[in-house]
Amino acid sequence: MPCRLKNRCRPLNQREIALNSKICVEMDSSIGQIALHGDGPEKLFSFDGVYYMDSTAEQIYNDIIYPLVENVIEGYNGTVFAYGQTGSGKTYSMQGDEKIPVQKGIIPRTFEHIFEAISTTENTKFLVHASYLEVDFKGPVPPK
Ligand SMILES: Nc1ncnc2c1ncn2[C@@H]1O[C@H](COP(=O)(O)OP(=O)(O)OP(=O)(O)O)[C@@H](O)[C@H]1O
Repeated sequence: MPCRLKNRCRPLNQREIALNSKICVEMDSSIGQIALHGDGPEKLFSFDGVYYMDSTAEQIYNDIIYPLVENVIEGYNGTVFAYGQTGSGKTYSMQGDEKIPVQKGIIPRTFEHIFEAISTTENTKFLVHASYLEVDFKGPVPPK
């Protein structure tokens, strides 16, 4: 199965706003590129797709996860792996914000998708297993 690497940028949080932090990334979704503006020269990073801070969980599901789940329903393997530093939005993307329907995350949308497919498919027996694992790395505590 092909592996696709996508990048999602989250909005500034309250702490970052209070610190008067500046947004230092630009995204060009037409070529899947991120430009990082720091103190030094601009750095460019390429991905199979990029999603800026105005992206919705609905858009991400339809673009990335929907075709993967369709393949799983056909019997192929599929994996969604959320990777990123602490506070970067992994849980938000996977679980979403229940209060905002358009921001309902990947996990509840996947369950709905799978069980909808099962309920409308005739003459096929499905076996569904569910487990949930969060890898939490506690690195060295930085000096004060
Ligand atoms: N796309 C987004 N839009 C709005 N808020 C977001 C978005 N992504 C993340 N957030 C907010 O940013 C904060 C950190 O996100 P989240 O908890 O998902 O990070 P995480 O990568 O799972 O962190 P950790 O590795 O520490 O568990 C949360 O308050 C979350 O609601």
